Amino acid sequence: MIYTCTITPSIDYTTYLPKFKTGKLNRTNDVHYYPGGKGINVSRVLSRLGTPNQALGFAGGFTGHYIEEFLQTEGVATDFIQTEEITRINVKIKSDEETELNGPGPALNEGQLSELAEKVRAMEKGDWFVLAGSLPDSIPISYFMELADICRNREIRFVLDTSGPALKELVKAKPFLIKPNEHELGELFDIEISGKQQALSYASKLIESGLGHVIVSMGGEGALLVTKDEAVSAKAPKGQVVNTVGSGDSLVSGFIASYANGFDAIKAFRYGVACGSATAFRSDLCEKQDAEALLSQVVLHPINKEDVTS
Ligand SMILES: Nc1ncnc2c1ncn2[C@@H]1O[C@H](COP(=O)(O)OP(=O)(O)O)[C@@H](O)[C@H]1O
Ligand SMILES: O=P(O)(O)OC[C@H]1O[C@](O)(COP(=O)(O)O)[C@@H](O)[C@@H]1O
Repeated sequence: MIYTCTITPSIDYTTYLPKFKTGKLNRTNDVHYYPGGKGINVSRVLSRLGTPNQALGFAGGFTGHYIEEFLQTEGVATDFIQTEEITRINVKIKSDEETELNGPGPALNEGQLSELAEKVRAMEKGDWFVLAGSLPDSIPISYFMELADICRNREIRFVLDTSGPALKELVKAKPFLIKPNEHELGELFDIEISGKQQALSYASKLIESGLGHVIVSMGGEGALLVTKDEAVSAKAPKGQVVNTVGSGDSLVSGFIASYANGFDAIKAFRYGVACGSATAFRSDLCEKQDAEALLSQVVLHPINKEDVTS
């Protein structure tokens, strides 16, 4: 079974307007309330790809209730631990630029944290544990290290998609897969990454330290996959960008769905990039047919440190 875990879910209040002016009254007319948070997005796309999974994490209040109902209506299995706090609402303003306001995560008590750890302990060899999204500063990193240890001891595939100091610490647990974007990869090394050449060399350092797969996503430029044996670059398909929120999560879903169905890492990566772009080209997350229609446009190139130029 594939389990996703979103410690900090959200409702993504997504609204479109031609020109967003800060410091002014802006009126919008196209509004969507999507369940969000990285693990939840991974679950939604996995389900759309026909891959069974369960969404774990924490949710509470009327927003938490909305998210659970929405997911269940879509056929996504959920097993959230309830919080007293209301789950956050993240604001996504789609205008000539994309502006995002992401709220903080919930304060969680020891009981709630042990409940999640129990769920991870109950997982079995061959399962996947996808820990995705921001991790509140109030929870010590040692707690997540413990979850990663449980995964290692039980041969559960640990996938990590987070950012900031948590990512820096948790890469030491040598996840099966991480998917930083260029900026997040840079944060890991306290530098600014620009271009595939530099991304490749830093992703390679992570692989040398023992990680299984590193995918560096680079928005409209595509992505890189680096493993112990190979490194490939994918160009993203071209299209009309509508909403890139969830593109990274869709890439992760496409990779996992394909790999879990027996495809190798390169094919899984290609499928993931198609899913990421298919999401960027629509308001909500991609559907299977959108991703598959783009697959032939995802061009892969093997790369090495010498021949990547941009
Ligand atoms: N403007 C775009 N055009 C085409 N594909 C895109 C675009 N933005 C994102 N994507 C696709 O989604 C993937 C993930 O996007 P990215 O923005 O790097 O992730 P994140 O949302 O995690 O920052 C990219 O690798 C690419 O396949
Ligand atoms: O947990 P964080 O880092 O605040 O991110 C949460 C946000 O990320 C998203 O999951 C989108 O992530 P990506 O665009 O990176 O795929 C939104 O749904 C959500 O609002």
